[in-house]
Amino acid sequence: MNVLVVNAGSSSLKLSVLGEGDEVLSQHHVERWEGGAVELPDDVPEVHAVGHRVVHGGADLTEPVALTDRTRAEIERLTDLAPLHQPRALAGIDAVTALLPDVPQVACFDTAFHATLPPVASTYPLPERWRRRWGLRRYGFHGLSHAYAARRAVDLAGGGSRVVTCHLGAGCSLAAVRDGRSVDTTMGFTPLGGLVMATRSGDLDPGLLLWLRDRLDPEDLDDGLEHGSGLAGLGGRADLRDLREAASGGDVDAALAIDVFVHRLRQGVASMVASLGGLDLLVFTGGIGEHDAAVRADAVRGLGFLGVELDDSRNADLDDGDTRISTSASAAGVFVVEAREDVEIARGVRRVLG
Ligand SMILES: Nc1ncnc2c1ncn2[C@@H]1O[C@H](COP(=O)(O)OP(=O)(O)O)[C@@H](O)[C@H]1O
Ligand SMILES: CC(=O)OP(=O)(O)O
Ligand SMILES: [Mg+2]
Repeated sequence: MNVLVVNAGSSSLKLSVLGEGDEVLSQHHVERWEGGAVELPDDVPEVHAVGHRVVHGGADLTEPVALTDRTRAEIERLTDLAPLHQPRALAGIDAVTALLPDVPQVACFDTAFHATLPPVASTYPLPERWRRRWGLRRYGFHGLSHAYAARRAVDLAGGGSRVVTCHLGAGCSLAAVRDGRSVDTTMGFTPLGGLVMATRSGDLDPGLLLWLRDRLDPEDLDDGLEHGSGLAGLGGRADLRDLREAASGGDVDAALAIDVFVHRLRQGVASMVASLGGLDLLVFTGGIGEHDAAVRADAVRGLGFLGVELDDSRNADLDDGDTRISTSASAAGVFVVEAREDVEIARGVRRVLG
């Protein structure tokens, strides 16, 4: 079965066709994607099924589902919980429906992997009546990437029960994975929480939001938190490559942006380790996780108290492919794994369609 995978992220659109054994038959990436209509390239091989990455599945969509008018409507209803992402997934679904009306489609959810969070990790200390009325809870995101990266690292290491996965792309999140199940994560009710991201703030003091609420129009507050914060808010550039270049030219704001990013990352990893009661494997994935050796080195250097130790030359010169970057003396294995949400999605499609 050839599966077309549509991964509409906040900064990129990734289309791939996976054949038997997840062989990549075709690939088409749009970086710095602004959203809008999704166009399929003309040279796509024959496709028997389509899988979409959908960021929010809410409380009910915790497994991949066949797309029907009803499941599409459920996805659309969750738009206000992921306003940056959900419309992009819907654009992908609608484009495929128009172009390949007879091909079955399946939606796979970023939230699904985190459906196993224990109440202690998913419950917000908010009034009971609010939680009951709106189902307020930590959902967590990037689950397709975390699930794949954790499994891949365990395969490469030949075992490991307590795994922390770092998905560092445009959106960034961490997951604490025990025996293949997510038990904690940094993102929350929406993909705005947790780590510092390209343009999103991550966690803030809620009192700061109340203070801003009294001074800004609601649209400006939304826009500032979603599009004007994070690396862009600190260093004027959303892309870490641009920040590195500016910082090396002496731009102190760009340098501080990177330092704040790494500081929060290191804190976040330690908090995931605390949720797991220890660490067997630490995994980096996503555009930053895969390509920025200094982020990995700086984050891990600050975690020396956990006994984690990088092999500097392995970290600096990654051969092609997924690899271990820790020393043999390191208390936990550290790995870099290519983000393959497409493989995880194709797996979900095959499971649903048999
Ligand atoms: N060579 C690189 N060095 C440092 N950062 C990089 C590099 N390549 C990509 N990135 C970072 O990765 C981000 C994109 O990550 P990616 O996972 O591809 O995005 P998305 O979250 O849209 O899937 C970019 O915004 C940039 O900050
Ligand atoms: C959930 C999320 O933040 O996704 P992305 O990294 O694609 O923006
Ligand atoms: Mg991504």
